Amino acid sequence: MNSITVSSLKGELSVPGDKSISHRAIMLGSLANGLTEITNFLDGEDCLSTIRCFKEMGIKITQTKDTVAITGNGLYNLSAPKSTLNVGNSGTTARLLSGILAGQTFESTITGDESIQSRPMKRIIEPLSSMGADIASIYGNDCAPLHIKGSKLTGISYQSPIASAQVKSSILFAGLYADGTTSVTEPYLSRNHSELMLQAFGANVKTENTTITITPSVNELAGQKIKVPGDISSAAYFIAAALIVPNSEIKLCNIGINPTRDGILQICQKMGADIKIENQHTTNGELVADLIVRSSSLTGTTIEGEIIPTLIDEIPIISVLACVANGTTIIKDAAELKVKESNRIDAMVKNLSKMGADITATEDGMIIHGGKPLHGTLIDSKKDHRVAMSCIIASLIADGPTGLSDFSCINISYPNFLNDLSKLHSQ
Ligand SMILES: O=C(O)C1=C[C@@H](OP(=O)(O)O)[C@@H](O)[C@H](O)C1
Ligand SMILES: C=C(OP(=O)(O)O)C(=O)O
Repeated sequence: MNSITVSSLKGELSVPGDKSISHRAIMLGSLANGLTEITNFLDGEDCLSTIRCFKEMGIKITQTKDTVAITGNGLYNLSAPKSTLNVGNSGTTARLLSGILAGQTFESTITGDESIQSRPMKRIIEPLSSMGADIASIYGNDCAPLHIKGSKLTGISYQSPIASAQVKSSILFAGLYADGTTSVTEPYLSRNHSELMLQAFGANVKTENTTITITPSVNELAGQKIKVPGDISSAAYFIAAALIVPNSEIKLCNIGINPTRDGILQICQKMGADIKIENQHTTNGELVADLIVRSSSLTGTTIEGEIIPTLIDEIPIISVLACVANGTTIIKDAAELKVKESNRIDAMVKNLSKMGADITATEDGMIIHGGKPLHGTLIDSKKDHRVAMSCIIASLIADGPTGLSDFSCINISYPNFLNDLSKLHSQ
């Protein structure tokens, strides 16, 4: 059992680079011509899985303390992997890479850990197949391992039933190899990092409302210098911690606040949070800023509809905030949480209930009556990094010690999480 007693959080922190942007920088750098240099790359297990897969396909990628350098050979020069491509725990790698592999001239197999082998892949198998891809779930259960035989692809207009950046990006990346134009329309706009980065690398990508269109051109992608903003999904844990631990004031520097990712800020402000946004600027098309967060008295709210994709990975930590807030918080339209690294509705409801919260699972979200005191207990992370880190933040305001099983999963997105947290409460 661990007991972290915290009276306040103070100081300044730069969180590691954004996971979604780090993945895309490796992928597009590998498909571009020439040198791509990435700074503030997220050195977490998921992004290292992406590096490993592209190295397996002959791409030269070198990592030093500050930079990842990729020597790309253009769209058509990946080589056939000698063995199965292992994406580890990373859904983003599995789905985006499938789109790229669909347009190659070789066969490949993708697999991953137990969690990856149970995540839904039909959502990419169907649209990629309608582009002409030869892609199959090896065990016929619509999950990985996937076998992909590179084929000639044709552009499609796809109406996606879900707002998923992984589905959208998989199709757009396949669209780089297709004859003609490919477009994806989403019910709501999901994170647009692929669109912004494709544009930065020179691709012809346009967005109109929630329809994204890619038209391949004779000009191939050109290597770029990419500065990855701090990950708002990682910053979210410290935003929440500073809001709920009394007498806190922290500054989070260089955080990506792309409007397709900033739902956590909007919801916190709606709940009464004192968050100031300073020093806004743009890097490689991505909006970045410093956030100043002070302890605040929070009120419950309703979270639903088009804001959901902009905060989907932050719902576990938002559920912790809702336990502390006065009044009721209702989270709807978030059934996607059930098919992440774990069933995050189930995992958060079970753990927070065990800590004493009044929280109930619904079909597509949760209902939380806030204001009940939280108590330390034994937490089951379900090997899900976001569940683990959210529960560690809840433990800061719980009485008594909290224990956590399998917290090494935090290495997926934030290997230095505990050190960074201790920096803020030892000031
Ligand atoms: O494209 C991405 O980088 C991601 C998209 C989201 O998944 P979905 O596209 O499945 O919603 C998100 O949950 C995941 O952490 C990263
Ligand atoms: C859902 C997540 O990642 P992925 O889908 O890439 O496994 C996440 O990081 O919360």
